[in-house]
Amino acid sequence: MSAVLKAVQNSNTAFSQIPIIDLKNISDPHPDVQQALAKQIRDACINVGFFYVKNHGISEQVIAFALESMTTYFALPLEEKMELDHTKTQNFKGYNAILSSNNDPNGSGDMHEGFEFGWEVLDDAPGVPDARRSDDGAMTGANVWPDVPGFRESLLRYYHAAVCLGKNLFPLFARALDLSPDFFDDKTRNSAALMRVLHYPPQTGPVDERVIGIGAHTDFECFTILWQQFGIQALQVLNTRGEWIDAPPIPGTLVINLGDQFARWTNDVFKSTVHRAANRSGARRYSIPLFFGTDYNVLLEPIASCVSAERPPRYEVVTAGDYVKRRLEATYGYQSP
Ligand SMILES: O=C(O)CCC(=O)C(=O)O
Ligand SMILES: [Fe+2]
Repeated sequence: MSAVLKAVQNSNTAFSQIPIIDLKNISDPHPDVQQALAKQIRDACINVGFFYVKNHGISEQVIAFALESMTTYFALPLEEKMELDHTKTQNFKGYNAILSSNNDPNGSGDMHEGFEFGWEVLDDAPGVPDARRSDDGAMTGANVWPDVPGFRESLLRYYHAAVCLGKNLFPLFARALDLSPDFFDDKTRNSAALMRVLHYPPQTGPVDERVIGIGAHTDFECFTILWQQFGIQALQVLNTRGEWIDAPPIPGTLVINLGDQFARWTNDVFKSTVHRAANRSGARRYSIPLFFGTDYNVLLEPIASCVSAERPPRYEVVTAGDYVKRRLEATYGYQSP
């Protein structure tokens, strides 16, 4: 039996808190350092599906500019935001209004508004030219931007910083699965990462449990890098005892949570854990999830170390792009143009 599957046998998924992993040594090439980090990541992925990272490398200034821009944007009149409504654009890019998404199939709509975009070169920081940008298959589609000074730049700056963090995490996930650290390199060249900025208006007084900030759901991609506003407890994570565990914002950290692409790819060894958020604080809440997937043309075939006679493959094999598109259509209840 693989070491990964042995770790699954000894797992404990009735967690009562979410681990914090310090990435300060992430660039230290010593194999012992990398193995120690990978071990922490393996435990978190098998037992919880969520962890915080500190020393994650995204500067407070980059976060502050992004927050300022999104606050300005969401304060615009609804008609102006609706000009870029996602039903008018390609593949879910643009604005989604309050109650236009429904993440929990038993819910009646999510009490948040958002703005979504994907990979794009930032003019003064071109990043790595990506020859395969045209190869996004089902998910091809350019970004759209509102006419808010600095919005595009500050959000793309955050985006590229978060994509850089995501790329640095893949070798650790690979080690955690007993794979070569470069296993994901040729599958993550395209940065198939969608970023969303979210605004949750406060919900006070009696609340309809079917209409909370974001209903109970799992994410679609490999993992999500989530910044959440300090001082407001809203996010909760479901353990296997059926208890909702708070995931409060912790200054200096980001939340990393695994999504369904990883669950499929690892035959459920990595947990894609159900979570939800409700803003009962009385103040506006903002958050920034960046959903980091593999290139959209990658087939999500079960990884060998996660399959055994006792644990046969659990999922049909699909491409990452088709899978994400299907899930987005279910969330937004429509077929994109
Ligand atoms: O806003 C949050 O804290 C959670 C957002 C989330 O779960 C999502 O967008 O998938
Ligand atoms: Fe989520």
